[in-house]
Amino acid sequence: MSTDVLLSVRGLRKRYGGRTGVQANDGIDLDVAAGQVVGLLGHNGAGKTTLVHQVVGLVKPDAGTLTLGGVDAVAHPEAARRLASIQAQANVPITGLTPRLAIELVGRIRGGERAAVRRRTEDLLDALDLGAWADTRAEKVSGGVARLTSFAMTAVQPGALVVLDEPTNDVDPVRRRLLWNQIRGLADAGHAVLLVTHNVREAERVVDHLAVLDHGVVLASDTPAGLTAALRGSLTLEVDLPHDGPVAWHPAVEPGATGRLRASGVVPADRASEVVAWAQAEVDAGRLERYALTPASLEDVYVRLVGEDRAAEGVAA
Ligand SMILES: Nc1ncnc2c1ncn2[C@@H]1O[C@H](COP(=O)(O)OP(=O)(O)OP(=O)(O)O)[C@@H](O)[C@H]1O
Repeated sequence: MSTDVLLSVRGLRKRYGGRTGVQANDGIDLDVAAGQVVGLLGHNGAGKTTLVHQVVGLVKPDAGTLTLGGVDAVAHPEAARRLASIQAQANVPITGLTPRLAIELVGRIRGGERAAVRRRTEDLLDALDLGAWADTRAEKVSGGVARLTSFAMTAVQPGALVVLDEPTNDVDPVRRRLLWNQIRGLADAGHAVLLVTHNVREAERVVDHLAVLDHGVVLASDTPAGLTAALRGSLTLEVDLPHDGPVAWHPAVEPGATGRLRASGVVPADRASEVVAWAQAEVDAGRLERYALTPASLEDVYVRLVGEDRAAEGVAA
């Protein structure tokens, strides 16, 4: 992996709506190097999209610097845009086109040579298992296929920086795996990738570095291993519930994320056996459907950092 910093963000501030408005970014520092996938994680409204929109010149910062490939991206947003490709949170409408035509069109607009764009389009359609819909009119494709098409439109002729704002939304689990491989592949080919995601579990395997945003501030910024180091010696207990409602945890469990019919908590490794005995008894009594004990995850770290309520807004279970 290269360590050439391609995107450098320092002290970035953006407020919407004047003095009584929202401080969407409140002094953000972030670096993304060529060959790296950097994940941005945070609750709804944490300021992730505001950050990426400033990077690609769609929103003007109030203060701070953005340097992209040596270019001052605040003073020269058009130059920065040429260096970056973005998959926005909302898909670009491609009504009247097919996925194949839309991908090829963007590749050509971004300066790709016809035969190379065709080849790359074909490769992306194959790699994302989109062949069956490649020539279907866009109005008839599903949300997941539209999302993958929008990723392929970004990846067909990628800039030095590739910005992906929640690329896995609406995508089925099998194709999400294919998509993660392609995202990793972009970095391995030397692009710098800035990825906004709520899918911390899946992102953990792909990102090199992760920044956790909370109310416009970077709460933590480290490698996944660095972030999870704080929970070394801990295990995650995941339980499925037969009904909605709180879990009466064993006292050794520190409660974590709670979703519909699912909850998790953190267990000190030296108390694992008594917690397993408790969980098994709960299953036998019908109060839990199932349980699993695994090494502590990045998701647990995230919940600890931002608090359970906000984590529940931001993380895909
Ligand atoms: N154009 C705008 N005008 C006013 N307020 C805005 C605007 N865009 C975003 N905001 C506000 O700024 C804050 C940060 O929003 P932003 O979209 O950057 O968050 P986010 O982390 O991307 O959230 P999500 O995960 O829900 O997409 C929120 O409080 C949001 O309501």
